[in-house]
Amino acid sequence: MSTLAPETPETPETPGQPVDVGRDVQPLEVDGITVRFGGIVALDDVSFTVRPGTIHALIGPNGAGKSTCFNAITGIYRLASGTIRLGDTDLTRTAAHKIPALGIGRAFQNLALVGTSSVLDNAMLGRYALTKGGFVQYAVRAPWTMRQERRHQQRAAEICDFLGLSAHLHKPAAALSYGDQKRVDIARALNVEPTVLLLDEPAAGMNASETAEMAELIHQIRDELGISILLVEHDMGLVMGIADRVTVLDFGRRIADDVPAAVQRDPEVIRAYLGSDDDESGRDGNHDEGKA
Ligand SMILES: Nc1ncnc2c1ncn2[C@@H]1O[C@H](COP(=O)(O)OP(=O)(O)OP(=O)(O)O)[C@@H](O)[C@H]1O
Repeated sequence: MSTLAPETPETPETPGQPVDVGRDVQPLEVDGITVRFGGIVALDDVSFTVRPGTIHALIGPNGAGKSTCFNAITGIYRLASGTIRLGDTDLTRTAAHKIPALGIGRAFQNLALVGTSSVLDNAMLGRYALTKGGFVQYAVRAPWTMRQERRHQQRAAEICDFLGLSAHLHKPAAALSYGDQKRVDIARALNVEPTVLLLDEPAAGMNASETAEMAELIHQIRDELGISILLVEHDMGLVMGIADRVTVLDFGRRIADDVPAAVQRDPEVIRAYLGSDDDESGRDGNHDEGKA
């Protein structure tokens, strides 16, 4: 894995702390959001703020509302109430297809890759939100579109290099190991040039050493690129090891929002994860989260 300069100048950083990379990284503010599916309240008046340069984990038992929250932030689901802002921009008033270009990148648990396309072409998928010019300019190969394409390809290759993928650039994505395919999906998300990166279960399906490498990569993305991270992850060892702050959901409600050590001690969080004898929800705990 090599170093990658952010697109703007970097300033000194304090490892493990929010970093200032000299560009305008704004808070992502989720403010009192409610999402309903018919009679199901998937999110009930949920609020939290991802502060610039932090790794913020969003955790909770199965069905707690984590994916719904990601889909609300990326404009896929409509809110019944509440707002989501990136700095001064109200994302809830922005069409879903315009949200990546505002600086929100998203890597998926079920990788959003085209297996037959090269690693570089998959990474380039993230850059189309930043590409100017329409079908006609590209069809006639206008010189400025060709220059733009080269510039984007160069930057996409740099991002792949940063993620340790330079040896695989021209291979079909499907030919890579699962761990490397995860990196390609993160490369696609980083090619949006986000200020906030949403990571959906990046360690799912990984063994302990792959998970440790993923933790290091998440740190590097935050520390070297100054990108804030919103992380959904069931691996509590990973979450408690790298998160600056943790928001806990249960049945669509926020039950905790604090630093990892405080969340781990919180009785309501412990109850949500372990269940209790008087739990009449019918949920049999959740309990693929114990991986540590
Ligand atoms: N498109 C949908 N239509 C109807 N109900 C939905 C839809 N998406 C989510 N839900 C419901 O909303 C609730 C929250 O689901 P969500 O997928 O957000 O939970 P989660 O915390 O991501 O769970 P997991 O950890 O299992 O992925 C659940 O009751 C789920 O069944």
